[in-house]
Amino acid sequence: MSPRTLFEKVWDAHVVRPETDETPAVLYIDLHLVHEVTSPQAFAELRAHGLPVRRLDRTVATMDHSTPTLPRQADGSYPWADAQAEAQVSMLTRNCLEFGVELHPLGEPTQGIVHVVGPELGLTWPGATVVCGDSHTATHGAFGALAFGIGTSEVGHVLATQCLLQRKPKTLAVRVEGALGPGVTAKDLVLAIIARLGVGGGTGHVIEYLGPAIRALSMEARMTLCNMSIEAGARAGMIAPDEVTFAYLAGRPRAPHGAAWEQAVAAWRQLPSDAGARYDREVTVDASAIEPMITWGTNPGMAIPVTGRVPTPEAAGAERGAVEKALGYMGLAPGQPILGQPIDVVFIGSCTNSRIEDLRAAAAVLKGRKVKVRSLVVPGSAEIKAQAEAEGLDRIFSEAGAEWRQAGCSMCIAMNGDRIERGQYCVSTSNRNFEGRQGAGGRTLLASPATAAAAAVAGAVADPRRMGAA
Ligand SMILES: CC(C)[C@H](C(=O)O)[C@@H](O)C(=O)O
Ligand code: SF4
Repeated sequence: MSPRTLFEKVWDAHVVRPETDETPAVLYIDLHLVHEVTSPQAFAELRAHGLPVRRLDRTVATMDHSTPTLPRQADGSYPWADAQAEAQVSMLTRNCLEFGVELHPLGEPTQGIVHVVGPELGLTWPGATVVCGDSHTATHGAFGALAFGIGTSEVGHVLATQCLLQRKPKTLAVRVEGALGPGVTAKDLVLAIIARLGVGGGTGHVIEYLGPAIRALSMEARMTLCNMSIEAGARAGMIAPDEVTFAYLAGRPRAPHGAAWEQAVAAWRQLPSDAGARYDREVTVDASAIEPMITWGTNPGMAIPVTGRVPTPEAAGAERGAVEKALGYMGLAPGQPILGQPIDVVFIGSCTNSRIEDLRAAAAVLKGRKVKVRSLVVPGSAEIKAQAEAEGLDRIFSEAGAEWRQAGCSMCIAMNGDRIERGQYCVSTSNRNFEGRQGAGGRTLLASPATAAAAAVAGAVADPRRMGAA
């Protein structure tokens, strides 16, 4: 057999029926993750057709987008943002009960953002196909899974058949040479990659991240990187499994155990791309040249080093119109340094950067300092919240004047009531800076947890390296 890439190995192992000119391939799905926003219609479809869920053992739900991050009130009720948020969550509860789907609901120690909870429980396995009605499903590719977002009607198909119709994507290798410098993280790397590729640069492709700088990343950092593959337009992002992957998974509740573990690891060791495997495209990035990054505009590709200047429309060539429009929305002056730009809010959280290492990085900057602006720290899962509290990180945040909240998507998408006001600037560790993403008229600057924490302390865009970020 000719050499194959990681993607091709996973794809080939899951094709039930290959694609033809007329029809997409039928792909078998190993893990289907479900949340409250994109599942109601899908369950309604099942009900309308009198169908059960095909594989209950491969379907797992949690609630995250619409869940409040403030604790239960004295009367035991949750402080819902609005009737729709509450209705979505109670609908998921009802659907899971009716169809027998495993649910990790609000209030349970296993609840959290779907892309945080899956890996944490050990549900995400190398070589698996993982889907969810959510674009950031790409996160799970960090394990060497083929993981991608699907639409609501496809959620219905997968619930009913455990299969999905898919055209085979192309492959794009992103080789990251060298090593990241102090204070420079996977978030900075991915912002630099998207700035380079453009928000449409990965369209139709599955990205495989390769090279020494990728091998050096922790599992959590790999998840940050793969999470944002979709923001370059890619179908998915993948990283070949290695000892770091196996060490993360070992002993997790839903990972294989005993003899099954040994067998699984032996199979997973076969997954990395073969020597000589061909990609449709290849790009090389020098990690040592990357600085802490921040976005200045209204898509994740509009990113610059924190020490850089906001672009001018004149220098933007074909992008001139887009740059003008983004500058107008963001209220930034062409050519101004981004460092020192005053801000109003800091959000540390989201499926990009709400894991324990992210919280530790933020705490390292905030320790013994005070925040100058409203700062929200939202762990990605109830388990991370508990771990952070056991480590005393919550005290560091509270003493610095930041708000320590319950797990969920929160201000990443502002569906649960956590939002910024019109015209406000928010340095956010999330993945999308679209107009109004964090609240109507709000302005988002995407950055790493260390950069966000540094901005909280300065009340302005700041360089985390000057505040001791390692
Ligand atoms: C609500 C959901 C469908 C959406 C997504 O698909 O990604 C959300 O999670 C987001 O981040 O924009
Ligand atoms: S944290 Fe943000 S990006 Fe992630 S699933 Fe929730 S809304 Fe989407």
